[in-house]
Amino acid sequence: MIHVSGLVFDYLGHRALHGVSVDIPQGTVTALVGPNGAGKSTLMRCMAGLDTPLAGTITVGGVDVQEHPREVHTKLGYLSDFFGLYQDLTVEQCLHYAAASQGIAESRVPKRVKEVARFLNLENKLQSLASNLSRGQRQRVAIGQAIVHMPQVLLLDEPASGLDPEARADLSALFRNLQSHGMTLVVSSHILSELDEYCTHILSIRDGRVSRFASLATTATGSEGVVKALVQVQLAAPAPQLAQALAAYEVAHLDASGATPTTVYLPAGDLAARAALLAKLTAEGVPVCAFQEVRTSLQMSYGQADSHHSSGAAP
Ligand SMILES: Nc1ncnc2c1ncn2[C@@H]1O[C@H](COP(=O)(O)OP(=O)(O)OP(=O)(O)O)[C@@H](O)[C@H]1O
Repeated sequence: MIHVSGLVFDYLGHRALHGVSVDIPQGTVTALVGPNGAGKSTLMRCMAGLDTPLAGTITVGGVDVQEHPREVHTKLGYLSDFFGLYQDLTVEQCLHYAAASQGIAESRVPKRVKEVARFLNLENKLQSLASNLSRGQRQRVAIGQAIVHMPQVLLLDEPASGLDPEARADLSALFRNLQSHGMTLVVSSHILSELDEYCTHILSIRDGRVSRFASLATTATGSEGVVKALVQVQLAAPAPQLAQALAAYEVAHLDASGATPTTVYLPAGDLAARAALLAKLTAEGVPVCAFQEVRTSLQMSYGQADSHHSSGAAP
């Protein structure tokens, strides 16, 4: 969905990105991580078409960001690490303004503003001035502005900074919800445990270079090009009916005795498919005692990126 190739970006006298290349698949949530000054914000700004690289290309949904920035902006939402809201506007006016500036027809704007406010749980704040909102509410309005035109891609630079644990949890739930609607998200943060809750991929940047891009789920790409995640099913007791219950599924490992977990491939990020599988197993009387996606923790994956980095730096 986002294709970056050989991206080089220079600030005056300083090279921030040294030939970054990465392919971010549709429907994924990528944690963009790396130390301060690694180049994360610069990469996001280039993806959003706000900064012009010295060399390389970026396409979003097949459209070249530099050649057709306006077309890309219809497909993309971006939340900067230092976003601003117009303090004298109400939440409704902020969302209305964003919708209008994204070219949504005036007649459709009020409906869309209501939908976004409902989605972000801001309905009872529509008449509040932006200046009177809490940090978490302001963050939600800013995200609302970024998604008002229903983009396919959402880039969020440090969206959770300054939020309390409850607001962070709300934000995690929101990101999972956006992903379940098919959106592709790239989220930068320094808090790995928080990204771990909802990210499917890690993109680690160090000194302006990609040190790791990997899926956190144990995935495979099927013949139709669909990225699949591996789901582990643990039985509490033997289940002779298991093979029959899974007849319509792509099974990686089947053990009806329950001695080892059975593993099944499902479309990555498709929570409905996961729920349907669990419902099917339960309906067939399969005694499921644990059911989860097989994944590597972000911390572990980031550690691997670090060890690659140190081994790469060794003489
Ligand atoms: N406007 C600028 N002018 C000159 N250099 C800049 C500018 N903005 C960033 N840089 C430099 O480019 C490099 C990458 O910065 P960038 O903001 O992309 O890093 P980052 O990974 O987002 O960092 P952080 O985690 O601290 O937000 C850094 O070395 C930074 O000092």
